[in-house]
Amino acid sequence: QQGAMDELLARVVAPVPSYETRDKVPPPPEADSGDFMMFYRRLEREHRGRLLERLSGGFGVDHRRVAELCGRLADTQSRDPATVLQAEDRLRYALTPRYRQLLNGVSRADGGVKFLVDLRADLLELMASKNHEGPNIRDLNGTLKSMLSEWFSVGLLQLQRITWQSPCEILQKISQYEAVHPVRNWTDMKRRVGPYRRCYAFTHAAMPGEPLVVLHVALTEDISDNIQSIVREFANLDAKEDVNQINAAIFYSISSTQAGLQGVELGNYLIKRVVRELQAEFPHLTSFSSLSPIPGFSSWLQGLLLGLSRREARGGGPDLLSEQEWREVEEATGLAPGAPAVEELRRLLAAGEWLRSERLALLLEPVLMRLCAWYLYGEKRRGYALNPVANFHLQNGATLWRLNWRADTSPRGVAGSCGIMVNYRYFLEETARNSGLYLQDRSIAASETVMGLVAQFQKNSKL
Ligand SMILES: CC(C)(COP(=O)(O)OP(=O)(O)O)[C@@H](O)C(=O)NCCC(N)=O
Repeated sequence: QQGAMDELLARVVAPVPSYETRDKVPPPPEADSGDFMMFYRRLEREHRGRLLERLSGGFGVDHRRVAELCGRLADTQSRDPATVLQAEDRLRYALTPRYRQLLNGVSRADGGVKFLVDLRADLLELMASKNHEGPNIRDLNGTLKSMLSEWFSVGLLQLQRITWQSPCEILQKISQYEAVHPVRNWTDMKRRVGPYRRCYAFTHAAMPGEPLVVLHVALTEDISDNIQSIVREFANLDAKEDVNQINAAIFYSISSTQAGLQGVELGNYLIKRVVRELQAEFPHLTSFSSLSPIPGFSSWLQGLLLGLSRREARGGGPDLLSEQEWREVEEATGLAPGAPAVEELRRLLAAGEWLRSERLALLLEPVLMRLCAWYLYGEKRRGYALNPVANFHLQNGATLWRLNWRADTSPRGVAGSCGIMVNYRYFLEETARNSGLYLQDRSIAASETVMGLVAQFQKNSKL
């Protein structure tokens, strides 16, 4: 296996031509790209990792050559600009990894771009699995990501509106790729593209018939605060859209379909492109917002309460709720005074039954809403929002605009985020600025309502 791998790589990864002959040497034979693709496809998963390590380790940059050229460039600093530029160009050429030619050759082969997208997905999986030598694989990923970013730049993508008249195979893929609110059946799919709905996808000529990222939009009178009203049975699939009923566009689901394009920012571009499309169709449309799930809130809260009950056991008062609120929890749950209320609350929330009890729901609404506001606004991972969906929309320049109680009362919604959903609002004239502030200073644009909830959390807890 090892031998075959080395033999193949040595054969298909052409040596880098010398700087002087770089424009005179014909490109490597197409057969080499084909052989590489065929060999790679036949490998099992773990052997693919080995091949990628050998490719990135043995066929990358000639570091000794680079060091030598760096020395030479240092010597020419005082020389004329032409000499400096020439020395820099030699260095630039030496910094191009040897495997780049192979990747270029593959991209020109039939199905080659899709092959490279899937190969990067394997790379990302290998990197996530942490069982590889670090730097070379990361370098290969960096090279491949920059090539893919150029090929999939927004100017080369086609925006496709998906309708009930779209080919079955596209509709089937759209329903299969839907990662946020699963499509249950054809009626469901028909509603997604029916009246007061829009569905758009980006496609690329190199990957025909493959929706790269899909955005589902609801056209509503005002900004939605509940998902069931969007994805539930629609009264009349043949209703004619009444433009006067449409003042807002609600992005209620977005999914990228190619793991290998992670980091290429397609979702952000699609949202901006669809906004322009909708403004053209509905010139008076002014409100653009998501209605987003909050995956991870429930488990974050469970962890917090677990930490609390340990602290409480050690006498450290449970400060997420006020004394008054804890007492109400005890009363509402018929808990014997002095019994561990935190444990009881954890159990209640995990069971998901509490939303059915009016009294508990009323009692827990202010508590859970301020905890959720803090989870979205205050909890960070490497300085950015911990919640991945928040991070995505905030990177796009959206504003953390409104938390909605009882927004998703499905079992999944209650279990995942206590039934709460959030609107990330796209104030079009502010997105560029917000995005810059978020990416540079990690500062989150949030509405006064949300900041009010955050302030309530901070008042109640000395966390
Ligand atoms: C939210 C999505 C569409 C963002 O994709 P994209 O804009 O390409 O970002 P990235 O993957 O380039 O970082 C993507 O992360 C995704 O499909 N997430 C799972 C479904 C979801 N909406 O959370």
